[in-house]
Amino acid sequence: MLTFHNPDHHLHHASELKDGKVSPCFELPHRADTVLARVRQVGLGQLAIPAHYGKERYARIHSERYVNFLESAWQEWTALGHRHDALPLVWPVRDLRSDIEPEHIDGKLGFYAMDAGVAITAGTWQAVRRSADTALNGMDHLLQGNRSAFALCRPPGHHAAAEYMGGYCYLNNAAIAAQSCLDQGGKRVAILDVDFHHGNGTQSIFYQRPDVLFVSLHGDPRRSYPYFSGHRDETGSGAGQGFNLNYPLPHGTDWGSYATALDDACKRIRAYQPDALVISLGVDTYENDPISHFRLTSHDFFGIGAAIASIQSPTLFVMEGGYMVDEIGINAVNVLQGYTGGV
Ligand SMILES: NCCCNCCCCCC(O)(O)C(F)(F)F
Ligand SMILES: [Zn+2]
Repeated sequence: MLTFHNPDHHLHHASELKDGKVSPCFELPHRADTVLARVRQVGLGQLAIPAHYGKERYARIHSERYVNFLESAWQEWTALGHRHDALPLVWPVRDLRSDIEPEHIDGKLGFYAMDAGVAITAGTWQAVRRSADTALNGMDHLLQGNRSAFALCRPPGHHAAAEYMGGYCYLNNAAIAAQSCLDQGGKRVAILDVDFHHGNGTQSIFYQRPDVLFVSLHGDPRRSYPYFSGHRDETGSGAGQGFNLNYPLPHGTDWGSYATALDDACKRIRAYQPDALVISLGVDTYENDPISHFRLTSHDFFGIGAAIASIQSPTLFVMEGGYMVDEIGINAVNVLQGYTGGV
């Protein structure tokens, strides 16, 4: 399996507002380095640096003004004399207005964010666009007739919606890759999100569309971030009704119950007969993950890969979360080896 990776991810090392304090973001550069080292160590396959893609590719999923905001935010922030990370301080919640884009950067930061887990730094724009390029090149690799690819994306993407960032995510790498498949002749794409946290951004982007089936297994939002999406009754709307499937699972979920949900999800995806399958691969479902609450063992990740292989579609794995940095490489690559062993 070919791995695309993005060395520019080191340009993004942000802070986050967590538990009432501004602290170094859990989404550390070392995460991607550890996964890459494991890919090399097991000899998973060739490595490649992605080609550069234009902003118009990101704007197939995100609004043009949001993409332009990501590109210009740091410059607008430092024009005020700031040298530290940019963080939002006010959001258009409930009956506050969001039909008018503020001109001041403080207003824009909240207008384009769902939470304070998305600081903007000097290198953020370059890092996030190269992360999206990684997923785009992975999808191109599939469209050239290959069965699978691994897009080692950092920063992650599945919390980012058309016009907002959140939860360490800025551009939705998996959604951008799925759209690229459809733009190049694909009729149906399935996205399976196995990160512990619900992919609210991916759900939002495709919620009214039947050409992308979104399926997610995640911590029950009544007790798990992002708290405000991911319930079972969110099944799509309009033409997209029935093309959104959520499997919220309780804290303490182990392989037994996880595998039951995963098997059902894979059956639904097989029935959809996608031209391509995109996996939002978060491994924060790991029992020792510091910010999550499932109890999968490293061995269980082989089973996730084998279940995905049973769908028998060309498959792009897109890296999302996972914070137990020592084991993140083992767990992510176990999924990939479970897949290649199962195909
Ligand atoms: N007490 C809970 C604090 C939660 N803080 C934010 C968690 C963000 C999770 C991000 C992720 O793992 O879903 C991604 F894949 F996007 F990286
Ligand atoms: Zn996560």
